[in-house]
Order: sequence, then C-alpha cells, then structure tokens
Amino acid sequence: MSTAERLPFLKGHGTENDFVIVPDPDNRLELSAAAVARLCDRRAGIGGDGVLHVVRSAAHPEARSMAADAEWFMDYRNGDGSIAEMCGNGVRVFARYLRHAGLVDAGDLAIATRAGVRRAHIAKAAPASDPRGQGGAEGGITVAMGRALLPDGPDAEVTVSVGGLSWPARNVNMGNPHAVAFVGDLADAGNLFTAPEVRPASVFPDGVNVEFVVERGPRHVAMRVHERGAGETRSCGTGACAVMVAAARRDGLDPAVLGHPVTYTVDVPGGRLTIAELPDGSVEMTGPAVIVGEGTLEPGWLRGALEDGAA
Ligand SMILES: N[C@@H](CCC[C@H](N)C(=O)O)C(=O)O
Repeated sequence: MSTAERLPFLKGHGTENDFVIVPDPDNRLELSAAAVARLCDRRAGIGGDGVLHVVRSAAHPEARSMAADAEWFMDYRNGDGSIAEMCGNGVRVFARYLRHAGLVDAGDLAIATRAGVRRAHIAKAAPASDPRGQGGAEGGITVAMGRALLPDGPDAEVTVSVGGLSWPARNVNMGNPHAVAFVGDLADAGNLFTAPEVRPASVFPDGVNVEFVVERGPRHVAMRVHERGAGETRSCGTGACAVMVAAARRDGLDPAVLGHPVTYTVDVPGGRLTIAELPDGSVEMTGPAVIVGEGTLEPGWLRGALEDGAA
C-alpha cells in the first residue's frame, strides 16, 4: 500500500479494552511494530490497548490454512507492537466491525486467530438502553473461546509479586498465557502499569498476562489485569476466561464432572463479562463490543510512522 494513501481506521472497545481497527482486506499494509505502537499512542496517535488488523485469511501467510473455515483473520497486535496469539475482547470488537462494515450478517460467524478459529454469535441489535454499551446498545456478542489449558506439575503454579507483596498464581492458557492470583483486595496489586514480577520466569518464556482476582459473591468475581504488551487495561477477555476457570476449580466446580455448564460473572474495571465453561471443557464468553467512530489517517503521519518502523 502506498503511504501516500489515506488509511481508514475505526476505534472500538469491549468493556473499555480499546482498539484501533485497521481494515486491510488484501494485506497490503505491512504494519511494523513501531507503526502499531504509534497508532496506539494515546497522545501522538489514535490511542488503544492494541490494533485489530482486519485481513482476509486467504491473504495472510499465518491464516491461509484457516481460510476454508474463516474468511477473516484477526491479526492482533498489542499496544507496544508485539504480536499476541489471541484477544478475547478484540475478537468481539472484530466481529462487531465485520457486521458494522456489512461484511457479515448477524448470527454465527467464524474468525481466524493465531490461536485457531474462534466462533462468534452476534445477537441482533437491541434498543439502546445502557450508556456503557454493556449489551443493550448494540447487542452482546458470544465467542467460543476454546478450552483452557491448566498445566500439571511444576508449571501449574507461579508466584507473582507487586510492591513487596506476593501471591501464588495459577497458570492458565487461553491460547495466550495467563497467571491468575486470588488476592484479598484489588488495591493490593498497586500500580499495574509496569509488569508484576512472575517467578519462575522460565514458565512463561514469551511473557504473561497477570490477573488479580477478588470475590464478589457466589460465582461472581472481580479482577484487575496487567496485559503483556499493553500495561494495565480496563479489561481482558482471555484473562476473564482464565479467571473463571481458575475460580471454578478453586471452588471445586468442574463442568466435566458435574455434567452441566458452570457460569461466572467477571467484573472488570471497564464493565462486566459472563463466562461459561461447558461439560466438554470449552469456554464461552459473552460481552459488549462497541464501534466508537471512524476516520482516516493523514498520509504524512502514516508515512512517518511506517518509516520509523523500518528504521
Ligand atoms: N486484551 C486481550 C488480550 C490481548 C493480548 C494480550 N495482551 C497478550 O499479549 O496475550 C483480551 O481481551 O483477551
């Protein structure tokens, strides 16, 4: 893509986990890490926790093998420009964008991600009733997030530390890595803009997202998160799924044993997600996804960002 062209973008969020959406169906744009970081810069750029690069699966080398199952690939990038396997809030916003752009109908659709194909269900829009977009304004989106992997043995548990306090944390993989710590008070996690220390670091050679969790009631928890590659964010969908499964196991609830789904409400600073684990081990996440607005980038600004990235 010529950098003299105006680049269309949209801004969206899911429970205030916010994203710059870059439609690029034919994968003509080489988004360098520096260009992504500049797009996500909250002062010099558009601002976001990450970028949703929207590409046809057939046009992307990492997604071509999924093209028969999923027409669209979510090429997800963290706000610092690093690549992540999966983004739960992102996949809902990605689905919302496809619907918004008229590329899919409401109902069921499949989206390719680096963690595999994820199936989403877009509810028909309901009348606006909730100013925070928790589901009333644009209808909720449910995503089949796959199974949570909870390793056994020495990698099952790590220790996370912030500001002189330490907690044991459960290792949960939702396509991307998470460490889930149950704490007495969410304020104990202090400043999460810098990454908590996680030991032993060798358990997560590619880094990890860290969730801090407190009780709110029966099958109801609240969390804060430090996201790998983004810092503290207002929500993390894969993190909420990891938290749900860790909380259920801690509470002695395993849907595979019970023979029925187990559902938790997970409050995040930016809203609320509903997470269910089914008897076959798969996890479903339901929550809002909002398109905030759209525009075009100035050609000169984009050229600068791409040239910086190439440097
Ligand atoms: N916000 C996301 C997770 C984004 C990726 C994560 N920071 C990582 O590096 O794994 C979500 O909603 O799941």
